[in-house]
Amino acid sequence: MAPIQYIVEGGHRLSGSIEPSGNKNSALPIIAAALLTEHPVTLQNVPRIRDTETLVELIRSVGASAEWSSRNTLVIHAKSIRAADLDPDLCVRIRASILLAGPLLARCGEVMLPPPGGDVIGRRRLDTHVLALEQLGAKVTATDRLEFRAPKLTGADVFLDEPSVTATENALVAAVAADGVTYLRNAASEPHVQDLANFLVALGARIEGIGTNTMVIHGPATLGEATYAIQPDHIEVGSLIGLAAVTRSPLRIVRAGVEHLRSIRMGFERLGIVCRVEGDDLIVPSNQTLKIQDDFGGHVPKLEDQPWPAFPADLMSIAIVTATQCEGVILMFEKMFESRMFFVDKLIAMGARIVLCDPHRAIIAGPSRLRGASMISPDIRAGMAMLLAAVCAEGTSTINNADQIERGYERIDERLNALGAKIRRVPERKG
Ligand SMILES: CC(=O)N[C@H]1[C@@H](OP(=O)(O)OP(=O)(O)OC[C@H]2O[C@@H](n3ccc(=O)[nH]c3=O)[C@H](O)[C@@H]2O)O[C@H](CO)[C@@H](O)[C@@H]1O
Ligand SMILES: C=C(OP(=O)(O)O)C(=O)O
Repeated sequence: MAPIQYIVEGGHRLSGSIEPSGNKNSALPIIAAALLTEHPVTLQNVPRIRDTETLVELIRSVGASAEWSSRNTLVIHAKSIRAADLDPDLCVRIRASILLAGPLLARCGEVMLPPPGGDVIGRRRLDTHVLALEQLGAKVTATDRLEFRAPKLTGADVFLDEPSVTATENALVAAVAADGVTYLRNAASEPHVQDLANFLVALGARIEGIGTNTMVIHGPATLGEATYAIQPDHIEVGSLIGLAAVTRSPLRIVRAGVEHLRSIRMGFERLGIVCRVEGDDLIVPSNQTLKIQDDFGGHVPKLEDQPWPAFPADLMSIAIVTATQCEGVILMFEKMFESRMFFVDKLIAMGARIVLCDPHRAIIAGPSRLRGASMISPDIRAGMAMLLAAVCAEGTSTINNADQIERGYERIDERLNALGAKIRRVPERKG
């Protein structure tokens, strides 16, 4: 497949309404979890992005049928599946291939998983997955692939060594099929973890504590069929808030899922960007102060990511670009990933005033005028952050490897062009 390039003419104001796609990080575990039931599952509001398409190929390869009945509706029927060897080339394309471990183990008693891929944003450990599935009764062998075997899964009192999102999801799915009660402690509680849990409940699972750090799962559940709509992507909403702010544009983000936006709105408020809620829509007015809020006593403020419900790691790159357009100084502290901040080099070349203190911390002094540049998108969120920078910069920018952006954001060029952006995708889209 030819690499994708975005050619962006910066400096245009945007306006209008935009609806976020369904949450990528919900859709992935939910598509994988659809393998748990022998009955058909209809998933609505599925983002039609590279990651979901790849996972669909993977579930087909183990015998499930998966058909798109409309652009964003996916019908999956895993009547009978086999723990076939998964294609390493597909697995390495996405981090979410690891999410097949829980469902395949539960359904087939074994799974051989080639190494997963995903964003190259630092070391991505799998230890928590192993820890959780072992405690539910799996024997794990690690060679050039991970092999999980469990003729029988048994409920257990599991304490995760860290609130890993995908490990929580794997453990949750396995616990639904396990015999007896499982306590999942120190669990991640991100909106996508909640979405998965609600989907499992719709299938017939009994789960208490959804949205908290301790879930209690009563297994084994008798699962049926379900129709389930994926919730809006809060990370996309955050990306759109940043986009509106850096282009000083009024935007209405419709059906934004406002109940999950508190920490995100708080983070942007620290940058002097205040949004308004109207029903389930989020309004980003154009008359923002874009003034970084000092801490009491005039001290330099800090924006840091943490597990949910705090400010999400996947919005740090967006927040960094946004801060370059705000007046004042702020420390950005990315606690989770070691390589996510390296893309700031490009922003510096565009004219941003940023000191990268170490792999986890950057100081941003704004505002600065950005100039168009040629860049390569290293991961989904840095790619989207570069797109924000390009849209607000003077002149033309080229973003190479925009494939990364399209792993996570559906038809983002078209949707932003509808708001007034000037993004040309090379090659042009077909259909
Ligand atoms: C498919 C999917 O859903 N991917 C998301 C998922 O990845 P994923 O599930 O792979 O990420 P994890 O939650 O396992 O952890 C991400 C990183 O953060 C570190 N860590 C985690 C918890 C903690 O309390 N302290 C800490 O330092 C881990 O060691 C790891 O290096 O969650 C990440 C963290 O929200 C997101 O960036 C990814 O978009
Ligand atoms: C890091 C991300 O994705 P993945 O875990 O799939 O690489 C992301 O969604 O920002």
